[in-house]
Amino acid sequence: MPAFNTNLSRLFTIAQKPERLIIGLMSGTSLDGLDIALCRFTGHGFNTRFTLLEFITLPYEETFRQEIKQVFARQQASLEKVCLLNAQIGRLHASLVLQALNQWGYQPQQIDAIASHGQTIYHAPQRLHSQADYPNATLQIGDADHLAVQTGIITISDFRQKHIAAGGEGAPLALYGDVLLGSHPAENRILLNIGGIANLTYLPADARNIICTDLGPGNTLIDAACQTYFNQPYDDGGRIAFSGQVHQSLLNKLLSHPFFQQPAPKTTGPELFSQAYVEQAQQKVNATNISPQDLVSALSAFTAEAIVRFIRNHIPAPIHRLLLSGGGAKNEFIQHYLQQHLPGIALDNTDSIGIDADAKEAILFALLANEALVGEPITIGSNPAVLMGKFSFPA
Ligand SMILES: Nc1ncnc2c1ncn2[C@@H]1O[C@H](COP(=O)(O)OP(=O)(O)OP(=O)(O)O)[C@@H](O)[C@H]1O
Ligand SMILES: CC(=O)N[C@H]1[C@@H]2OC[C@@H](O2)[C@@H](O)[C@@H]1O[C@H](C)C(=O)O
Repeated sequence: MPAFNTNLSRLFTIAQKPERLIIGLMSGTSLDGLDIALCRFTGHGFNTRFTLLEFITLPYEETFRQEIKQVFARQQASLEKVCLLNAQIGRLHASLVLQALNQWGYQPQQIDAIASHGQTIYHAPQRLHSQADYPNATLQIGDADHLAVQTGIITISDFRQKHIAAGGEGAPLALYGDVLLGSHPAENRILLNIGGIANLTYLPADARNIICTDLGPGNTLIDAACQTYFNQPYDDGGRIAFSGQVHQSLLNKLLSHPFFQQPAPKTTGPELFSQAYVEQAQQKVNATNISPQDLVSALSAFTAEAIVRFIRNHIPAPIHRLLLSGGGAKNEFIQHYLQQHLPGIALDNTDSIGIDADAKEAILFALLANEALVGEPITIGSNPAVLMGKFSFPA
């Protein structure tokens, strides 16, 4: 009998099971915490069926958030800090998974795999770095070997690199989950996720010309203003935005970035839509002295108007339903703005089609891991048709 790595036979066994329990992990650009979704999958590809068994967001401590911010989206950062955080985040995520399992009454041995997104610390598509000799690039840290060793669960991670290797920008990977779980043969739908960054997937009923792209900022700029001026982590319900007036010339300046004219699909991040970007815009239109309330209104209108313009200018067919997800779906100022400026489109959230709006991105990574275990590459227009993710084993 030739020597055989038993990890491979473990994978083989999991792939042959009629159903798989997979934990999806997402830690997004808002740096609010780790989203943990326990899903049961049967099938794969267009035959995927999933049930969300449990979901929790375990918040990061403020000191940890500050640690990440030392390297997050910064052109200059300590390489030592990146190195230490790579191990530290892996270890922290492992302990948060164990905590969630314990809370839910599951043993690690019951789980087939963890799907770990990691923490994006820099996202640099060519459109951002503009260096012709360098490809699209993105970096997620929180090494999955720590997760695998500490939990004893096979962990699949680092999904974005294969997408880039196959010609993409490493995002939005929502495309694959949205097409498999969110399409409907009789409805033109838009799935709109408002996290730190906003993105959408346009799913026409005939499944032709699907579009999946980032749109611009989601909550990151609003959050930063709330933290600076109101000592609040975010604008709960959009209340601060409602209390201010939108400064129209600031809004127009914010919307004047060439990113908004570039063709989709495209990606972005807080590297571009940062506090520095907002301050420069304020200076250019003499709006440095506007009230904090007016600033939050302008930033909320910025997020909403960028979404409205993309839908008006680039979505060809009439939309039956616009389905929201992500933390920004709870911002009523943004919801109200979308409703007012996109008359005739019914607004709802993704819960109405069976996808928990808070858990959606964590479910996406669980689904990508299910594909990595048992799927095959899916062709959706000219998007990369690849299986994504790297395998880490407990031993
Ligand atoms: N009740 C609420 N009212 C308004 N905004 C809210 C509310 N709850 C959450 N949010 C916003 O949602 C954000 C978190 O959203 P989410 O977890 O979807 O982002 P993320 O996964 O970090 O982002 P991304 O996917 O873009 O990287 C918070 O930072 C906050 O701005
Ligand atoms: C590089 C990166 O982490 N991008 C995130 C971010 O958060 C939202 C938006 O920007 C999206 O492009 C992506 O995440 C989701 C899960 C995606 O890939 O679909």
